Amino acid sequence: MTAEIIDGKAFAETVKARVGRQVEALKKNHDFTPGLAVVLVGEDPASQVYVRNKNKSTVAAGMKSEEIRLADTVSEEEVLAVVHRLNDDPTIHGILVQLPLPKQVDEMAVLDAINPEKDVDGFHVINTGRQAVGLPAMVPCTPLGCIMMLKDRLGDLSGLNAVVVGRSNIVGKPMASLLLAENCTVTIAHSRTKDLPAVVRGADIVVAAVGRPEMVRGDWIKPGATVIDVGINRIEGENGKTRLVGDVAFDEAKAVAGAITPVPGGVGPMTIACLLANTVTAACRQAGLEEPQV
Ligand SMILES: Nc1nc(=O)c2c([nH]1)NC[C@@H]1CN(c3ccc(C(=O)N[C@@H](CCC(=O)O)C(=O)O)cc3)C=[N+]21
Ligand SMILES: [Mg+2]
Repeated sequence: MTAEIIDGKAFAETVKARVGRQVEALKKNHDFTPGLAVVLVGEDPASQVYVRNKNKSTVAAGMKSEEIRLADTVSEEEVLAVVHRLNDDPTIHGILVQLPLPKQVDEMAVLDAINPEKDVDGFHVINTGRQAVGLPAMVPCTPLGCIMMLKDRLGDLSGLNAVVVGRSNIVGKPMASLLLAENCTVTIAHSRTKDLPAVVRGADIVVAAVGRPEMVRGDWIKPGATVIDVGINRIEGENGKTRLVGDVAFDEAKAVAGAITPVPGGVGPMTIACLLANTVTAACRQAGLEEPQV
């Protein structure tokens, strides 16, 4: 048996096209343009690629895009001043501060300063709490993209055993909370979990989000399971060139799973598509408009 490859890149294109049509309708019917601001601190090349992709996709969807670049020596006060300025800018409906931030800047303080209505990352504790209790919230983009791929593949997720490997605030915890809201039986595994392979073997759905290259092995996967690989790790290949791998040993897992997301071309593109979708959602809520169903 060999798994179906879940084409996150193609799925993301359909999501982005839908967002583009919604933006067009908002412009035409309400003379209203959603705007997204991305704040990037420092010169990390991987972050720059990602921010450039976001900027390109935002413009392609017809939205306003503002990119703010700050030196990695920036003070916390300067970052907070930028956030406050964006909070007060009526043409900006979504604010994303790229993480991680340099050590002199308190990430929690910065996330806390973002107006929760403009928090398109869904990282503010107000949104975390609202999502957890079932109130309307901004939902983190990577977990949202994972849920969309899972529902597309499996339909109703009710009653399925889901194992999330990793407990970060930005992926593992919100992922588990979204799976619970879909009525999965959810296990969060992490570095202290006893017999991780045995825990993963019980899963109908495996979400790997640990940041360790190819850690989840093929013989951990229950035959037919759906595997979502959130990891994006740059490793040294045989030829000395770097290559991208996930947190799952792809070739091994593919031989056992029912479906699996590739890296690249899986979760990453869906994250960007969900960021655009969240920006339209946030903009409509702020303007008191219903999200166009197009
Ligand atoms: N506040 C904040 N929000 C984030 O959502 C956030 C962040 N900070 N910091 C960094 C991580 C990383 N991240 C990625 C999203 C898409 C791809 C992506 O599109 N990857 C492509 C291409 C990868 C490549 O070629 O480098 C793929 O997987 O196919 C990668 C990485 C969002 N993050
Ligand atoms: Mg961990």
